[in-house]
Amino acid sequence: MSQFKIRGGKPLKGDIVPQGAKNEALQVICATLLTPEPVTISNLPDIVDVRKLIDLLAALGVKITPHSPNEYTFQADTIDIDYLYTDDFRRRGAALRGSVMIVGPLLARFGKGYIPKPGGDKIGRRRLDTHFDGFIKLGARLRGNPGENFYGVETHSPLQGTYMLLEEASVTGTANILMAAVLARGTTTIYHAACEPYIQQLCRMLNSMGARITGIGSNLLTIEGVTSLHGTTHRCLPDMIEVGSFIGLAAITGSDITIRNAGVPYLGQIPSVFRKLGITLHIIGDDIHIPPHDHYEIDTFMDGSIMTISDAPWPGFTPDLLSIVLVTATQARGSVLIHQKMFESRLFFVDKLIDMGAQIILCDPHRATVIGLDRRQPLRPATMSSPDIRAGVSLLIAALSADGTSIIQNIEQIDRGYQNIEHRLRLLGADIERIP
Ligand SMILES: CC(=O)N[C@H]1[C@@H](OP(=O)(O)OP(=O)(O)OC[C@H]2O[C@@H](n3ccc(=O)[nH]c3=O)[C@H](O)[C@@H]2O)O[C@H](CO)[C@@H](O)[C@@H]1O
Ligand SMILES: C=C(OP(=O)(O)O)C(=O)O
Repeated sequence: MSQFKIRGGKPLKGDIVPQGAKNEALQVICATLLTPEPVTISNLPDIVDVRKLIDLLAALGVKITPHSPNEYTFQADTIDIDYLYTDDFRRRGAALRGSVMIVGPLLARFGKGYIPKPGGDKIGRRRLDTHFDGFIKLGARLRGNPGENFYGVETHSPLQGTYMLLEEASVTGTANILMAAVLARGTTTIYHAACEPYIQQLCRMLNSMGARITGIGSNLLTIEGVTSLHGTTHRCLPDMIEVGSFIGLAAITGSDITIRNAGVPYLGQIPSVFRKLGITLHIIGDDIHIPPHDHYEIDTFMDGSIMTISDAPWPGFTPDLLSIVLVTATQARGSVLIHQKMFESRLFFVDKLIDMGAQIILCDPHRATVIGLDRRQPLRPATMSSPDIRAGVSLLIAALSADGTSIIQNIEQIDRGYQNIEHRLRLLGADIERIP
């Protein structure tokens, strides 16, 4: 397993461009299964999870033409549906979370979709009930063997549009059901749908393929089924989680960084949450300039009580940035309660920050209080292992702020979601190297 060796404690300077969005890429790549015609997608991040999903589609028989590491054409005109019954499929499908979204398109087009229990971050329970409840409402029957962690749906007649109220606004669940419903007969209404920008992007791409989806951007989606979809071209948005990661990195290291082409209209609460930590952000067109911060002071609520930052489904604050907000707060002035409502195992990495000298009380699996050090005491360098993608980047940010040499192990977690991160950070002046 590879490691990062980081000599931290020095400010960085320069411009950085966020990669294409990981979670959008995983959705729109799966959507290419809905048509036999070519679909070209650009601004795909060149990250491990995207490469694994592309390999999975190739194994299913999709013709894949790379134009660059970030642009591919997919043509799903000769799908080998029997591949779903192979051990190779079970192995590849289980390797990432995004693979679950092949089920909806395959069910809609070929009448069957299977998936082994998908991988992704081990950050707590990650149920698939919403996905399968939706497929069943569209007329599919449950198949597979949950005892073997292999789930499936099949139908012998075309899916039938219907009304459904989702139990929770699951992101991948909404994407999956949507991709099944576009080829169903009649009208499907999905209420309590996830509505984050990447779902909106998926809807726009599907409409450009001939689907008829309205209500985009809201939690009430209406889908008039069509009999077939055609090819299209699509460009992924900038990755908002990377944008947030770079804001936190800039503030804690006292750096002068401009995030170019940040996709500002699609960032939702992200700028305001970092401003609550006392961070100055200059938004200039689509760029975000973070000037060097000697200090930054966490706000209180209006009544003077301690700030809480918590996650919620969009348009709430994304859970994927709470670990980064937490690490950034360790060098702020003031205190904040971080409340991770969605996932129950995402905050345990704070032990490593405590070892580095951060003042944090882990109240319970969902909540941690950070008492900012206000740079009176820099974080100490450490050797640590990356437990999940966002905790991994948080540790990387902590290491870049710590005076001295830190080692981060298990960086495969970081590679799942951040494209060539050490090279891009070195261009900002970071002292970071990958050790095999
Ligand atoms: C590949 C991909 O796109 N992954 C993202 C996707 O995962 P994913 O689609 O797997 O996450 P879900 O939206 O299904 O749910 C995340 C967790 O939150 C819980 N939950 C969900 C909705 C809700 O209203 N209340 C609630 O408690 C679910 O039970 C689950 O435990 O969305 C998550 C939530 O933004 C992100 O962290 C993941 O990065
Ligand atoms: C939780 C995440 O990813 P995944 O859903 O792919 O595990 C994430 O991107 O923070």
